[in-house]
Amino acid sequence: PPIQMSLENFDVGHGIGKGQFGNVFIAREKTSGYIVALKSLSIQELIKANAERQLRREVEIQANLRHPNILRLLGHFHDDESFVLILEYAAKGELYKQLVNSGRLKEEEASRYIAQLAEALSYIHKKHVIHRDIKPENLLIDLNDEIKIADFGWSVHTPSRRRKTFCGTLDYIPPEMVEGKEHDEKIDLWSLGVLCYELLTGTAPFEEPGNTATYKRIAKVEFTLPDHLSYDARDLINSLLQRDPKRRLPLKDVLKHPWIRKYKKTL
Ligand SMILES: CC[C@@H](NC(=O)c1cc2[nH]nc(NC(=O)c3ccc(N4CCN(C)CC4)cc3)c2s1)c1ccccc1
Repeated sequence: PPIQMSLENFDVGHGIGKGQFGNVFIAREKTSGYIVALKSLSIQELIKANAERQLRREVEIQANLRHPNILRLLGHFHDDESFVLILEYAAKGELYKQLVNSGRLKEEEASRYIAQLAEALSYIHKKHVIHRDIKPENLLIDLNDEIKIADFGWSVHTPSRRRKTFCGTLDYIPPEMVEGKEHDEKIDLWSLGVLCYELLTGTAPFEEPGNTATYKRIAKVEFTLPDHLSYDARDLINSLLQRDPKRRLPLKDVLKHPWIRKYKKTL
C-alpha cells in the first residue's frame, strides 16, 4: 500500500503554476530529497464547482498510467482545506509559455512533440481512456525536452456522452462535440491536429474572438494553412482535422507519417 504522506514530509518551495481550483508548488520530499510538484486544490472550490467526481476520476486515471510522456501522479493526501496531488516535477514548465515566448516552434521541434504525444495517446487509448483536453496549457516540458501530458481532469473512459460545460478555450473541441454527439477516442486525434497547427503557426486554426464564431468554423472545419508550412506538415494537419472521426489518421499511422519520421532521431 502507498505510504501515507502529508505536508510535513515536504519542504515546500515557491508557487510554480496556477490552474482551476488551486496552485502548484515545487517541493522536496525530506527523506529522499526527491523534487516533486504539489498541486493543492481547494476542497471548498471543488465542492462549489461540483468537481469532486472529476478530481476522483483524475486521480484514479492518472495514478494507473505509466508512460514517459504522461506526468506521473506519485500520490495524494488531504487536510480539511485542501486536496494535494503529489506530481512529477516538469522542470521546463508549460509548453504554452514556450509557444508564447517563441511565437511558433521550428518544424523539427513541433514534430518531436507531436510524435511523443502520439505515443502517449496510443498508450492511453489502449487503456480505453481519452484525454479530451489536449491543449498547450495542459502540456509540460521536462529537463530533456520531453513533453508530459498533465491535468487528466477532463479525461474519461470511452465512449462517453458527458456534456462537459466548457470552461476555457473552445479551440480544441472537435465538430462531434460541438454538436453534442457521441464521441470516442478519435477526439484526441482532432486535438492533436489542432495542437500541431498551433505549434507551427502560433495560433489555433479556428480561433475567433467570439465562441459562436469559433463553433461555426469548427463545425465547417474552416481553416487555412500558412504558406511557410512544409508539404508534409500540411498533409499531417489535413489528415487529422477531418470532420468525420473515422477519416482521421490513426495514431499508428501518425507515427509512420513522413513529417514524423523525417525528424525522428534514430536512437
Ligand atoms: C496544467 C495545469 C495544472 N498544472 C499541473 O498540474 C502541474 C504539474 C507540474 N509538475 N511540474 C510542473 N512544473 C511547472 O509548473 C513549472 C513552471 C515553470 C517553470 N520554470 C522553469 C524555468 N523557466 C525559466 C521559467 C519557468 C518550471 C516548472 C507542473 S504544473 C494545474 C491544474 C490545476 C491547478 C494548478 C495547476
